[in-house]
Amino acid sequence: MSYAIEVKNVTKEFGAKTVLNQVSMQVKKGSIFGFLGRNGAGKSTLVNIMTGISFVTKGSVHLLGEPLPLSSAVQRKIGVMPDYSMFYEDMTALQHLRYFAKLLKFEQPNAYYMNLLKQVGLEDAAHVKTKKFSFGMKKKLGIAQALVNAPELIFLDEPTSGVDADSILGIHEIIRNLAKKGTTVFLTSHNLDEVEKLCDEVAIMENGVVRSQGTLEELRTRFQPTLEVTMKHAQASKDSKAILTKLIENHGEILDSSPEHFTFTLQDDTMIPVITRAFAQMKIDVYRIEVNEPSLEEIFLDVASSQ
Ligand SMILES: Nc1ncnc2c1ncn2[C@@H]1O[C@H](COP(=O)(O)OP(=O)(O)OP(=O)(O)O)[C@@H](O)[C@H]1O
Repeated sequence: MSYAIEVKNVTKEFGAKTVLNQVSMQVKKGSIFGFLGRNGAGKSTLVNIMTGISFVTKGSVHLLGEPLPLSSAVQRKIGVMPDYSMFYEDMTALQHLRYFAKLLKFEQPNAYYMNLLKQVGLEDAAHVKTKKFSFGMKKKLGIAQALVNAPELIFLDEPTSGVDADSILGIHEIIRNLAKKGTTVFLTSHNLDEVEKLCDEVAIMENGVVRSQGTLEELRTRFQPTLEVTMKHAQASKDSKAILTKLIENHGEILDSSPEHFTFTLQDDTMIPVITRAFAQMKIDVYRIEVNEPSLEEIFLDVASSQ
């Protein structure tokens, strides 16, 4: 497996304070990776190490196969969304992109930058000085800046916070398209819905430690060992509850019921066909079976509180 990011046993100390404690993490090439954690968990500290702003106390980091500190050749294959306060106020959006492309030795014709501005929905502001930009516009310009060198790996820090709903959809589209083209996206976000929609894998950090890493499916099985099933059916007879209770004995329990539905837990899905067959024998039509999956928010709260 080739990884875009490999963090091995990274510890970061500020004086006597350990902010990252033996952090290990792997990000697959071409994936959208969500990095989560409460305020102060240590996310920025790790991102700052990966983007060359800070250094590890112990451990190692490889980006695109190369150990830190990166050669300038590999550095040029990486895009970082800047802190929005870093813009040159008297430059227009277009001048800004052209300037950064020049710094990265990736100069292109104007049409290239205009296309980037179009992608982030800033084509009408190409000739406007950034001091006139709203917060949301600065975020979009930050994304365009991170993309200016057509990077293989891009770090996006809260790309949609403070951005209007329409633009959020546009930014999500950009992120998906990047991954489709093979770019690895490392996304730090507090918006768990966004991460759930976009990311292939997530890591949850708490107090300087990675508590959990995996696909959403893996996290769901890890944090919800039992399934919660809701079954909607035709009017049930009085005995059906007793029959269901008997069927799921040793497999789960009934949480809720009405004449037209049962909600119950199961250890796994092997009992579901047994239950639907039993209902068919009782001549009760089953209309719908839903296995209720925990949201990323529930998983996150579960992980964060299980210290
Ligand atoms: N230069 C520093 N010196 C001392 N402590 C620091 C320094 N930088 C960060 N910290 C501490 O490290 C911890 C982690 O901070 P960090 O900014 O990495 O968290 P975060 O997860 O990015 O939080 P947020 O979501 O608020 O951005 C905090 O307790 C912070 O006070």
